[in-house]
Amino acid sequence: MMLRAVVLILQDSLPKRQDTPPRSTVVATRNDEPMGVGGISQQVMSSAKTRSFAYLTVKDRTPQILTRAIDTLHRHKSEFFEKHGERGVEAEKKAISLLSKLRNELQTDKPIIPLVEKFVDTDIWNQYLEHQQSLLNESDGKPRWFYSPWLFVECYMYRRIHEAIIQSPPIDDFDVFKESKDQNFFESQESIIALCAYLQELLRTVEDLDENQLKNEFFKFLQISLWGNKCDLSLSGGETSSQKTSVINSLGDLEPFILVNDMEHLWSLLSNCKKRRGKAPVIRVDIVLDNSGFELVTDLVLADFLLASKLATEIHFYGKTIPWFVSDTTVHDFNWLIEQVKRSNHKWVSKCGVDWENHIKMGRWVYHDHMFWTLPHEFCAMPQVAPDLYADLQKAHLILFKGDLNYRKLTGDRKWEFTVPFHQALSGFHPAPLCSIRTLKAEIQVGLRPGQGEQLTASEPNWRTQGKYGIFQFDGPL
Ligand SMILES: O=P(O)(O)OC[C@H]1O[C@](O)(CO)[C@@H](O)[C@@H]1O
Ligand SMILES: [Mn+2]
Repeated sequence: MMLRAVVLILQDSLPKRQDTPPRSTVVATRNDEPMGVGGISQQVMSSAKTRSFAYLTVKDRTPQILTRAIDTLHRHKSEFFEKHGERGVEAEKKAISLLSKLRNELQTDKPIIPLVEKFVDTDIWNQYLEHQQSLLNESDGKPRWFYSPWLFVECYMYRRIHEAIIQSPPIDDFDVFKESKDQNFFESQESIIALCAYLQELLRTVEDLDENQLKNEFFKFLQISLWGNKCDLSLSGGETSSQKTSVINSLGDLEPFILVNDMEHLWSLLSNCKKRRGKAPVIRVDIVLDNSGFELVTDLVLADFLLASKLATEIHFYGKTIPWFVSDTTVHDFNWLIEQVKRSNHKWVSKCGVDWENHIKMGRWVYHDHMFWTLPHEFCAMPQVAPDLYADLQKAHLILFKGDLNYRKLTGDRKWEFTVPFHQALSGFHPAPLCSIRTLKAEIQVGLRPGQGEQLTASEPNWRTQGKYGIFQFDGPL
């Protein structure tokens, strides 16, 4: 009875809406932003439509993530006390109250307010917010949670979580998602053992493989990394989403679910680089990482294979500077995971850890941080917003973008037709040949064959949002 009353109050406080919300044009059309090559200005995804995946994410999944973050802080209370005494407990209370306020703003569709705490990216965020506001044509128009571009709102929420934490010293370096990321790693042990054992076995004979065998192995590691992307924690509202069965044995069964498969392009590109290596000794592959835990292991295994097969000589990784979309990799996660792998009591797993640490020491693996990855901007804005990062990416022979969020930022999260070429949807973002490796967890998808998307919609209405399908989508000269 009591619970029902609470639910009713909550529902009442939610904005009432129809399928087409009253603020008709809202912020979905951004005529001042880069257009597609055909001169088409595309609408961006927003949560204004009640049946959209974006709406359900903002309404259900994000409050759930905030509630979990609050709960995590609660559970660490005694740890904060042991570490910092009373000040730690006070800080925990403050962080919780800031997060509760944030949850309330979201659930009651309050205006999106500027960030207040000084941090490296605060001004850029607030400028972006002003820009969103300038796009509203109503006189009192303020961007709101349910009427703003979905990509912006979601990124903003994670940035506000970070603000709540940095406003609460001495616990200002606490990662509210760390526990769930670590849990994902521990729960995926069996799969991790199988992967590491497979890699180590292969490394012993890799020199003797002929072209075809090498290509087959390359395709296997790519697919392992693709399906590793199923394991993100933001889609499951922060609930555990680990890999309990061995992916290697399922690759054949999963192949029909790859909707765009440009693996051949990746092979041509890298094997040609390898053949020409006399001329340019460095072959650099950049990996824009997504989730920590099992997915990160699949990416590191791929990176190790690229070096061993000489398809690359240097791998550059890019992670997030702050906790992001629950499971995304920060430098702490990256180092923690390699340390755990090294300490494993399984001999092939620990051998991987030792090798990986060595790659880092020797400069064959390089980890980069850049705040751009946790800004709300789509990637075509990178040359203006983060020219240094763009210049860095230009040095790569190939850039692999892992995961769904990166795909949304590559394509601007716009409502492109399914058949629009990927090159066009990138809206001028071409730092180097690039490939998105992503399982579909958001409504956007481009570069499909005519009728392919419609057919899937007819047979499986949710094909775009459940992580069941995947793509290797390449753009660039070969
Ligand atoms: O970890 P990934 O693959 O980037 O997925 C992030 C998830 O977050 C979302 O933005 C939804 O919250 C989806 O796009 C996707 O489900
Ligand atoms: Mn992620």
